[in-house]
Amino acid sequence: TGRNAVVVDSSSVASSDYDYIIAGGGLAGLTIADLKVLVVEAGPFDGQEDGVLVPGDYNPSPYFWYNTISAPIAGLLNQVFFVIAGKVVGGGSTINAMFLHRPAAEEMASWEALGAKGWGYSDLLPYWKKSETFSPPNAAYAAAHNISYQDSIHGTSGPIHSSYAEYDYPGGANFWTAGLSIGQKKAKDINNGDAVGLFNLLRALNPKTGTRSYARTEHYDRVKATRPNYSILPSTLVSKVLFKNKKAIGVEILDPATNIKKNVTAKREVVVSAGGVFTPQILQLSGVGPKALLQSLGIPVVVDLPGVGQNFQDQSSLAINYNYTNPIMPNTDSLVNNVTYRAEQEAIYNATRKGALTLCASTANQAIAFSLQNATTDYASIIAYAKAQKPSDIYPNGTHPTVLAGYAAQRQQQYAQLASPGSPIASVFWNTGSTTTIYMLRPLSRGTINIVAPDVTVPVSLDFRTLSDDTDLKMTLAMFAKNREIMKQPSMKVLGPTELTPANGATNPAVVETALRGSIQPSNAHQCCTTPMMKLEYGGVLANDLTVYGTSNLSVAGVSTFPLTVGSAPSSTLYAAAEKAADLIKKRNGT
Ligand SMILES: Cc1cc2nc3c(=O)[nH]c(=O)nc-3n(C[C@H](O)[C@H](O)[C@H](O)COP(=O)(O)OP(=O)(O)OC[C@H]3O[C@@H](n4cnc5c(N)ncnc54)[C@H](O)[C@@H]3O)c2cc1C
Repeated sequence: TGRNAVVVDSSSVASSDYDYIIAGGGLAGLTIADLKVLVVEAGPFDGQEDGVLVPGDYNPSPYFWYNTISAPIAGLLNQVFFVIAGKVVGGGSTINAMFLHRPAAEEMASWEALGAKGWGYSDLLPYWKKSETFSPPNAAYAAAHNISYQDSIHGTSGPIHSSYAEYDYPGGANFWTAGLSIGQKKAKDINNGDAVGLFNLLRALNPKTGTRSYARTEHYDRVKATRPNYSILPSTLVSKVLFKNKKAIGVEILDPATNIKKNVTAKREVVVSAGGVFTPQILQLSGVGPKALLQSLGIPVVVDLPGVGQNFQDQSSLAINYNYTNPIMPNTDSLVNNVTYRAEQEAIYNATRKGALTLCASTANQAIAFSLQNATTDYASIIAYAKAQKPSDIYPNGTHPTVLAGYAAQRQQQYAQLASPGSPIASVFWNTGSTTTIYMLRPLSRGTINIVAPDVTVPVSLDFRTLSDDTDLKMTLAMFAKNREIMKQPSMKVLGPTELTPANGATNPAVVETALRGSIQPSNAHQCCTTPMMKLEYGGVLANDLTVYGTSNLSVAGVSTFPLTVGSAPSSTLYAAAEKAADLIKKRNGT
C-alpha cells in the first residue's frame, strides 16, 4: 500500500498496530482521524452516486440505519417513528441536507455554564475557520438575492467547502418580503453568533464541482494518498470497548457478515464517535453507564455513569401543506414534475455546475430563525409556564438525581434564552412549492436511549418523549400561528394559498392541537446530547476535554457530546468541535 491509507477487512485487520481506534467513521470520526488510527465504521463506503454528490438529486435512503423504531410517543398520540441516522463512511455528512448553520453565541455560553468550559463561540471560532473553505458568492448575485455574510468569521483553506447556491426559485423573494413585512430583520451573517433573523442557507457545497463536500471526500479521499497510518475498516461493528481495570485498551469488533468477533488494541486511546444514538449504546455495552441498567443485563460495571443515554434531545418539525391558485413557477417541485425544466437544469449543471441542482433536499435558499419574542407576543406567559414545570415530571420515574440536577440547571439556561431576543427557538422554511416546514430548535423535553440486551446487534430502546414538557407544544402552536401570519402578508397572499394538512385552516384550538400532535415529526435526524460534556454532578459523562469520567484512554467525539442541542443544525459545529477534539487528543498524548 506504500504511503496510502488502507481499507482493511476484519480478517486482515492487525490486532495490535494502532495508536488510536475510532469507533464510528462518521462526520466527527473521520474529521479527527488525523492520527495513527484504525477507524471502524458500521456502514460501507458510498458509491459516489448522484444521490450523494449532486445536491438536487439527493437520496439518503440507501445509507440509513434501518434497525431502530422509537417507543410510542405519548405527546404525539402514541405514534412510533423510524429513527433516521447515517450508516455509511462519513456518517450523517454523507447523507445530510448540507446546511451549515452555527448556533447563537448565547447557547454556547450555556454549554460552558454546564461544564463544557472552553467550548464557547469564541473558543470554537478558530476551529470553525480551520474546518472550512468559504467561497463568497458573486457580488452582484449576492446583492440581488439578499445574501449577506462576514468574511471575518469564515475560513479560507479548511477541508470542508462552504458556499451559497447561486440559484433561486422566484418564489423565494416573496417569502423573504413576507419575512420583512412581519418585522423580521435580515441577519448580517446567520453564522456570526447572533443567530436570529432572515437568512440565506450556507451549504457544504463545493462551488467548483457543484457537489457535496463531506467527511468522506475531505477527511479521507483527500488525504489518503499521504497517510500510511490511516486504516479504515468499513461494514464492521464495534461491539464494545475493552478495559483493563478502568483503562480502555481496545475494542471488540464484530463482522456482521460472518458473525466473527475479534479484539483490536489501541496503544493510546479509544475514541467513540458513533453519533447521538449509537455512542451511548456502545458505552453502555462496555459497562459505562447507569449501574442499575447494566446490572439488570448482566454487564459488569466499569464506571457507574447515570447520564449515559439520558439528556436525549432532537429537533421536531412540522410540515404544513398548501394549495396555491396562483403559484410562482418554477419551484422546488419542478425538478421532479417538469421534464423540460429538469432537462434545462441538467444542461446548466453539466456546463457550469450551477442552477437548481445545487440546492439540496427540495429546499429553497431562504429561511427565518425566530426568537420566542419574535415568534409571539405571548412570550412572557410561555416562559412563566415553562418555569412552573417540575423537572422530575418531565423525565421518567426513577431518573437519577444527578441527571435531574443537570436538567434543572439546563432549564435555567434555557429560560434565559427564551427571554432573549438573540436566541432562536424555531426556524421556518418555505420550499417555494407545496410545503412550509417549521423546525423547533430548542426543546425543553428530554428523551432516553437505553440498551435492552448485552448485544450490539439488538436495537436500543429509544424514547424521544417529544412534548413531554407541554411548553414545547405551546411554542409549536405559536410558530404555527406565526406561519399563518406570514402567509397572510401581501407577497404570499398573492399566490392564493389554501392551507391543507395538518389543520386545514381550522382555528378551534383543540382541533389545531390534535392536528399538530398527529403531524409533528419528533426528529430532524439531529439526535444529540446523550453523553454530554457536563459536570459529573449534573449527570455529565465527559469532562471538558472529551474524556469519559472515571476512565483513562477513552474519549468521545461528535454530536453526543453536546450538553444542549444547538439552535441551528449540528454539522458545522461538529466539524469545528472535531478539529478541536483532534488537538486535545494530540496534546494529551504528546503526538
Ligand atoms: C438525513 C439527514 C439529514 C441531515 N441534515 C443535516 C443538515 O442539513 N445540516 C446539519 O448540520 N446536520 C444535518 N444532519 C445531522 C448531522 O449530519 C449529524 O448531526 C452528524 O452527522 C453527526 O455527526 P457524528 O459524527 O456525531 O455522527 P455520525 O455522522 O452519525 O457518525 C456516526 C457513525 O458511527 C457509525 N456507527 C454507529 N454505531 C457503530 C458501531 N457499533 N460500530 C461502528 N460504527 C458505528 C455510524 O454508522 C455512523 O457512520 C442530518 C442528518 C441526517 C441523517
